[in-house]
Amino acid sequence: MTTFLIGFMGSGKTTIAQLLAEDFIDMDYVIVERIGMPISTFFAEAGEGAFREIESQVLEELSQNEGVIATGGGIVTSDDNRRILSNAEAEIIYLKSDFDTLYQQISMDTTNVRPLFIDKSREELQEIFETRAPLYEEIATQIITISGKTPEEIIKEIRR
Ligand SMILES: Nc1ncnc2c1ncn2[C@@H]1O[C@H](COP(=O)(O)OP(=O)(O)O)[C@@H](O)[C@H]1O
Ligand SMILES: O=C(O)C1=C[C@@H](OP(=O)(O)O)[C@@H](O)[C@H](O)C1
Ligand SMILES: [Mg+2]
Repeated sequence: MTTFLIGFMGSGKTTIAQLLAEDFIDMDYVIVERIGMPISTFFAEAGEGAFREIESQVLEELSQNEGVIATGGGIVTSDDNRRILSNAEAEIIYLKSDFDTLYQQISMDTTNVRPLFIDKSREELQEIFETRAPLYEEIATQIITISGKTPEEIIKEIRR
């Protein structure tokens, strides 16, 4: 059984995947290993388009993998990616929240430099959120509202 975690930046995909399975896979970690530099450096040097190509390649490779896989927030922006996820016969858990909560969680996270958070204004980021929100809903097999919940409460809800 494969479980994908999807949702906007800051929704806790990486955190929750780690708590759900010791041997979880984070797509961003796989990408960083492949490109040999931080994602923010790659965005600046090669552009977002180049990142999206590698992201799609990695998704294709992982789509038949067993276990828990944390995606990056932009995975739903490609029609092909959404098709791969829907066809994978996997559980697709959407960690859903309002933009204010997500913005706060991204802002507090000093361990991860997110290029879109650095390069965009709050208003621009909210526009991206509003474009993506229906796409997460569209492919999710389970929706978990995360606002006001601790990671422990969230994994309990997922396991139930
Ligand atoms: N339920 C939660 N409540 C409070 N903070 C959270 C929660 N889930 C994640 N965080 C924090 O939010 C930040 C982003 O989490 P992360 O797992 O990296 O999200 P994502 O992978 O979806 O971008 C981290 O600093 C993390 O510790
Ligand atoms: O939303 C996005 O476009 C991105 C989200 C990031 O992952 P997280 O959602 O884990 O922060 C990472 O893949 C990259 O910075 C792009
Ligand atoms: Mg992450």
